[in-house]
Amino acid sequence: MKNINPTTTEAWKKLQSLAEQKKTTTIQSLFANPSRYKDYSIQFEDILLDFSKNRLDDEVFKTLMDLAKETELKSAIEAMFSGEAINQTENRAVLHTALRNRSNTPVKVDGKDVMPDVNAVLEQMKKFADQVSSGKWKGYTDKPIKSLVNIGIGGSDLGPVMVTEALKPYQNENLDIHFVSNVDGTHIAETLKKVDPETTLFFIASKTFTTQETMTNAHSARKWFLENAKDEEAIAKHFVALSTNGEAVKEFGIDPNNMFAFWDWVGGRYSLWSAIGLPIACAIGFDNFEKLLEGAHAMDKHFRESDFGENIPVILALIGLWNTNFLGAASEAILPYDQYMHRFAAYFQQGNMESNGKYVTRNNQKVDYTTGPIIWGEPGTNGQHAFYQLIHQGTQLIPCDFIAPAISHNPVGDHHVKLLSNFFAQTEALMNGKSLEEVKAELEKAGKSKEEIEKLAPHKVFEGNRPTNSILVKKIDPFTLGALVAMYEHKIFAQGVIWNIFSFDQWGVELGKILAKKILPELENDDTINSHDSSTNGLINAFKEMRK
Ligand SMILES: O=P(O)(O)OC[C@H]1O[C@H](O)[C@H](O)[C@@H](O)[C@@H]1O
Repeated sequence: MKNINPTTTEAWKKLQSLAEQKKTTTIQSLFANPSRYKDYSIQFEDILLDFSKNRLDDEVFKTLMDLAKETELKSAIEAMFSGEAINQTENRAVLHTALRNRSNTPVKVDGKDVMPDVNAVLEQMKKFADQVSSGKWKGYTDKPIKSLVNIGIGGSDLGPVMVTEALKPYQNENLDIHFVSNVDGTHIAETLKKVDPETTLFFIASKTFTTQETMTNAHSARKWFLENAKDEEAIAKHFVALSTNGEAVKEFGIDPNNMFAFWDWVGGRYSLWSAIGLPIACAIGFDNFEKLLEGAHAMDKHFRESDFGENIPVILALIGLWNTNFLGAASEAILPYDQYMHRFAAYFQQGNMESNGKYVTRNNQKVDYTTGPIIWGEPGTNGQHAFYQLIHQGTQLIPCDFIAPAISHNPVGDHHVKLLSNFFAQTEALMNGKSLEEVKAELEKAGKSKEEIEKLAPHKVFEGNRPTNSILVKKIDPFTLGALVAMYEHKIFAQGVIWNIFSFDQWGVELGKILAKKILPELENDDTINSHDSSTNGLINAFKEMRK
């Protein structure tokens, strides 16, 4: 991948002046063009993206496309798909796309095709998932498995949680699934209260198999299990490992036959497609897991092969960049109007913020432009009654992605049309707002006095002109969810390329971990601590005092 400072491109300079020139152009006014919706929406499989409600006209759109060209996005996409070591600070390829490469075309890392290994692990996962979901996999007292407990954190937790929640309607009714991630003892303790050692299967999910939180929870689960089973041999029937670190798995005492491998070219936050997806495959069945892979693969092909002007992840990436770098947005909200997708924003908090929360360029310099935005969100309509106030009338520009399915898995009464009426209304309101004149006329009609109108009216004005994307899908099924996740993954990648940063490392999470390791022994003795600054010393000593 080339090293191109985006701010030195012609397109960047032009975008800066366009942002200035078009400061007063409203989204609403762009709809004077009768084909606005047609021109600024794309259908892909069962996904409809409408990006017409953005502060974006043909000139800006074209210049954004030029920016992608000038920063050589096309060759970067090829470099990723073809297994180049684009994660340069860790000297690794980035090939989550190979995990869902349903076309099975060879993908080479250092001259070796990775597809035979990928397919072998998928086959191992299929066999295992089939046994668990059919009840053939038995526990140490010969009972079928009833509870799945995934122990992992970050990418080894969020993907499986998000997907199993989003696809709950597809879940095997004989199985329940739990997730333990936090090192807070409450998480494991509360989970173990709900399950029976005779019928519980633990997935120890960790790429490195060294993560403190996961190893601590795994050891506690093992101890609890052995207190009940009283036989080390029983572990083989109740513990499986999902990891790249065979040695550490063996050391933990997990049968090598129960290890499901993946590889260093799978980033943690891109790993749900790998062996990390095993609890998903057990919960929703391997066929559905395969459909998830197929949906992602379809989006991969779309991203790799489509012209940028029709390329959904590229368009989303460029709109995001426009909002961040030229219109001054500092965050983006992801708002799914689907209760099952309640962890979707949390999942892409890691996806985006761990990938593009960087200030050093691929040229080892400090950036002089903004990179990854803050990602947040909650499912609609809950968010409407909580934080939408700020989106509508706050001082920050918050571009939002609204996501909704046309068909609900739970067609109860008129719930779904009510839900979707909110979905449509919000983007309309954010765009059009409400003018002072309209507000005054309304208040007058309601019989308010002149004085009351003067006092109230300014507070009831909505400036509007707030950008949104609408993503309407037919139904949240495994294929569509796979495509949606891949869509956002590629958006993140394309933005990282243009920002000239490394999107696939995460050095920023290390420092806190190292310091915690240093502090841990200080908490395990009665000494007064004075090795830190006075605040940290004071807090540690107060903590010790409180526990006396
Ligand atoms: O899967 P593991 O090796 O246990 O890693 C779990 C998580 O922890 C790390 O700190 C990284 O920030 C994440 O990217 C990763 O997903």
